[in-house]
Amino acid sequence: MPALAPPATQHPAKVEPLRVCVTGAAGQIAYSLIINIANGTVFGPEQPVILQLLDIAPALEAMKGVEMELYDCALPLLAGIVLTTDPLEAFRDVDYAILLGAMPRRAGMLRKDLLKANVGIFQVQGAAIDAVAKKTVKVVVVGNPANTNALVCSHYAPSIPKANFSALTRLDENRAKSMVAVRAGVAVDQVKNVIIWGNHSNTQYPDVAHAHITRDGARVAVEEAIKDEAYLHGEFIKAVALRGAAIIAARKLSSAMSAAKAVVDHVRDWHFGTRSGEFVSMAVVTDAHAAAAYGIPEDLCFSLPLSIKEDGHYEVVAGLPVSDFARGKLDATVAELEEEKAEAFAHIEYLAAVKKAEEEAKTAHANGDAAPVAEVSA
Ligand SMILES: NC(=O)C1=CN([C@@H]2O[C@H](COP(=O)(O)OP(=O)(O)OC[C@H]3O[C@@H](n4cnc5c(N)ncnc54)[C@H](O)[C@@H]3O)[C@@H](O)[C@H]2O)C=CC1
Ligand SMILES: O=C([O-])CC(=O)C(=O)O
Repeated sequence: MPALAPPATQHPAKVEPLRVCVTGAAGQIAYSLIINIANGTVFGPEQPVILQLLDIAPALEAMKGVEMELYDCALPLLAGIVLTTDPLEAFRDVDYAILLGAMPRRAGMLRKDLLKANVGIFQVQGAAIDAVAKKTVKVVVVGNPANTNALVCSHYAPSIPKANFSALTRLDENRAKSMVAVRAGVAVDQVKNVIIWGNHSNTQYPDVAHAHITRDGARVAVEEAIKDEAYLHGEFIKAVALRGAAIIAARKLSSAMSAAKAVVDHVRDWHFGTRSGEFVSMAVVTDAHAAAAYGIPEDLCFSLPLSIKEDGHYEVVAGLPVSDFARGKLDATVAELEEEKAEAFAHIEYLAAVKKAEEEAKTAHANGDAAPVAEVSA
């Protein structure tokens, strides 16, 4: 579908616009997110943006409604809108790709139950990003199971550095910080350096062992402020990990407003960097450095504490002591991610075999041959 004419900017842009793709643009999270990209909350009040919005054909009308509302917001930083159902158009020349478009879970499901339904999307979109996005593009995967989808996406985009792919665990971090703030009786911005390790799933490890609060101007370790190890090693971890399910039980829909806010935080910090001495959690593709720092196998998409420079390059915060308790938690979430990875690539092979069998049957039909019996097992 051709790009729609961009809205006239209200003053000539002094800064080159950033191109930002949002997939699943007609969905729930997008509805809370897109306005924050277009009004300067994510990239700052001087940075124009061109939004490149992707969804599937049945959602095109709804996406057009979102576009109408964007015009109606009269946003001076919005330098253009592309609406499309074609990934090759959506990802063309983008600086950021925010991948929301995927099936959400419903009550009673685990996020990994979405793997078979969603992983193919990230294979296709990885290949499209590889073909047409800027080689410096930064990719944030939100669609679940987010870590494994991000890993798959990176595999199918071999010309883009692996460090440019991430999955969202900032929502878990925000949840954990809020719970600590309530328990310690401080404002949430006084809670720093809570870490989410591993998978955005029930095996994630929300860790306060290196976190602190600021109270009455003094810095206090969270463990010292809360003084309840049983809570911090039990109920707290469970409450953070199961928060998504609690929201689905209450809303009959998965979290969207808080997910959008977490994407805002994730992308803003990736764009502008983190403050000295502070770190944030993002799931990133592990390399030899992560392996050496925390014994995490290479080539998993694993949430880690990162410090991000102003130019967007990040480093894994190394050297944090890992207790026996923490080691057990890290190993459990590694094991789950390894299982998901194996299942994802096996399913992609299965999908390829089905496609090949279908194509052979079509060719045989066109040639007037008897259709071959396709035997493909899942
Ligand atoms: N990582 C995280 O912290 C969180 C992840 N999520 C996940 O984010 C995803 C999106 O959630 P919602 O916006 O609530 O779902 P939604 O169902 O409201 O919207 C999803 C949108 O994606 C579109 N879509 C489906 N396949 C697509 C494709 N191949 N290309 C482009 N668009 C496609 C759908 O048409 C729909 O408009 C879900 O997988 C959900 O589980 C949700 C909350 C937090
Ligand atoms: O729970 C879900 O399915 C949506 C999600 O990932 C979250 O809220 O953390």
